Amino acid sequence: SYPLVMEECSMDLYGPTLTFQNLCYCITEKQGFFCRKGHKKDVLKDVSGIMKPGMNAIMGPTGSGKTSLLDVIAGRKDPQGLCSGEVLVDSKVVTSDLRLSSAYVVQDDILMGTLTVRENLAFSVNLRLPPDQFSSQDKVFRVNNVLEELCLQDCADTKIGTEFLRGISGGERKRCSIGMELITSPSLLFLDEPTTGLDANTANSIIALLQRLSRNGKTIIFSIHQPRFSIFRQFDHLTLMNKGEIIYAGPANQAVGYFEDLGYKCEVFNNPADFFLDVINGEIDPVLGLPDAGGNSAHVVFQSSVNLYRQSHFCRQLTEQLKQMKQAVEPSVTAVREQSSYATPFLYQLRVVCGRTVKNILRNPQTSYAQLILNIIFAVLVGLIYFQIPHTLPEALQNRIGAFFFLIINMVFGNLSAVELFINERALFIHENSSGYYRTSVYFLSKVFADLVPNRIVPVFIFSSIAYYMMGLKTDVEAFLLFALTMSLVSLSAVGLAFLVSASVSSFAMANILIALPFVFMMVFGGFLVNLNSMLSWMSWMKWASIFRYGLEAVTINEMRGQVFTDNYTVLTGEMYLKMQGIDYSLWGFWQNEIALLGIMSVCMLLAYIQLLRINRWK
Ligand SMILES: Nc1ncnc2c1ncn2[C@@H]1O[C@H](COP(=O)(O)OP(=O)(O)OP(=O)(O)O)[C@@H](O)[C@H]1O
Repeated sequence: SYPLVMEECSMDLYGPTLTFQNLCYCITEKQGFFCRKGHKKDVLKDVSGIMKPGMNAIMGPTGSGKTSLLDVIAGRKDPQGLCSGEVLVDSKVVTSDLRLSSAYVVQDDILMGTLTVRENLAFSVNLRLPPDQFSSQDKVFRVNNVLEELCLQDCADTKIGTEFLRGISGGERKRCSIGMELITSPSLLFLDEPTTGLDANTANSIIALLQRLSRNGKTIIFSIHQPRFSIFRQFDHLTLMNKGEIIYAGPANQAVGYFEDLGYKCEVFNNPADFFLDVINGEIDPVLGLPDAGGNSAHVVFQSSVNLYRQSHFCRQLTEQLKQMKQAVEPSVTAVREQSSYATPFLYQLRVVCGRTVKNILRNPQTSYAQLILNIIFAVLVGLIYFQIPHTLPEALQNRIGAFFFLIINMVFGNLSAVELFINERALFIHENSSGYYRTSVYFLSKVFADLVPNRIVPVFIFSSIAYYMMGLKTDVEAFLLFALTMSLVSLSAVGLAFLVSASVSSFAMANILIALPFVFMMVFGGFLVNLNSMLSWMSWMKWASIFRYGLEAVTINEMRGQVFTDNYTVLTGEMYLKMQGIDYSLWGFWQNEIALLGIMSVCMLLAYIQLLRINRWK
């Protein structure tokens, strides 16, 4: 039978020890769209363990709860689902400081595709090490060190790659993802299925790398799916899970012996990892017969394995160790969830994140080019249709108002592309924000500034210049500047609304539906398609939220004031026309429209920021 002393090769290494006791985690599965209550599903059932410095693997069939266990102990899973149990690191309740000194490598590599491997690593090191303690040289040294350690020198200056741009290979991506976390030298590293989707050799080299790191005193905890033997033999500690319960937790090299003592025979050439799964799935019959099982159907085997593990000396010893450790817990430390703190100050983060966003736009300039070209084509088109509008009635009025309506439609609908802003990089933002790279406000400001200047303000100004002079509107510079300002504010308010939608949903389809609806309503209540005074009173309030109405009124006042239009018999001043339309053409009458547009933009931006803060970061 197995030895009584649970000596693991990593016992004498110095590094953090993670313990978890009686973890029960359940999720509520909602049934149907309107159903508020759903049935509860136990994902983890009374799970306890100790993870020491070294290689700690969590294995089990799919759906057994490996990732859930990893997420709960790494503090990534929604704490609302935690029914009982606690996680301690070195007998202390996990706080934000501990969270900063640990790192989590997610399963699907989340990296900025337009940046090179080196730039991605530099981004991580710049944001996650305090600038007052680490000089630029230190950071460059760390990046080079990680590149060397992960054998990434050959592709260090190659871009990661996007769906349109072929970049580095899958194995290199995975190593880069690990490098993003290793760069801060965390003593506690969590990895979710680090070998999934990789070829055998790459998988082997990644596990060998992790093992090398673990020998330097790091506690490496990872979930893994059926590793081959050369990988399995590098594990120090193994946790085998099935249906949310532990069926073995102990030294990896004693696991085969444990199951053989229960009567299961592992063939000479069989891979232990395959053997465990066969045992769990009830595909191997026990040679001796299970001590307390009446048959070997999968359910009976599962129940028996759980019970047998609970009765084993591994479990008893674990309970004993946990009891001793619990007595050492500092009584003053209470389990409060702290706000995550950041390694770098706000302005420093803003500089680094803005730098990356600008680099990303410069390397992926299609959207900016398309926006600019679209605006130029549209300006020339409007200019040709309404070329040099005369001052004779009735064309003078009809063409001017028609042109303004056309321009404002273009300003509003031409900015639909802004809905992609927060949807595109949602996964990247969630990962980086919850890993403590930067504050939500920093990300929001960097995205907004980097989008507004090249994609909105510059194209609108070019658009206004071309259209204004081709249409032959008022010739003085002040009128042109006020026209350009109004166009920019109309555009920015529409962009604000698009940002709000973008921050609120995670799919383009949903965003398109949500953005089209208010735009169409605003157009109807713009004052051009329907006389607002004749509208049903209970609907008329909508005109106060119409970007079209404010924009249309502002450009009309700006153009009509001081103009004289004539036909053979009549003379009509711009002011008379404005009065007939019920438009207040005083100075305040003009500026109140600009202020309203500014207000719509600010409120939408603020709500977009609040929506970003509300995004669920839990797994
Ligand atoms: N947030 C959640 N919402 C719904 N179900 C969940 C959630 N988290 C976990 N589960 C359920 O808990 C069970 C365990 O999931 P988990 O992802 O931990 O399994 P796993 O062992 O990692 O599986 P795999 O190897 O396939 O990734 C699954 O049945 C899963 O559907």
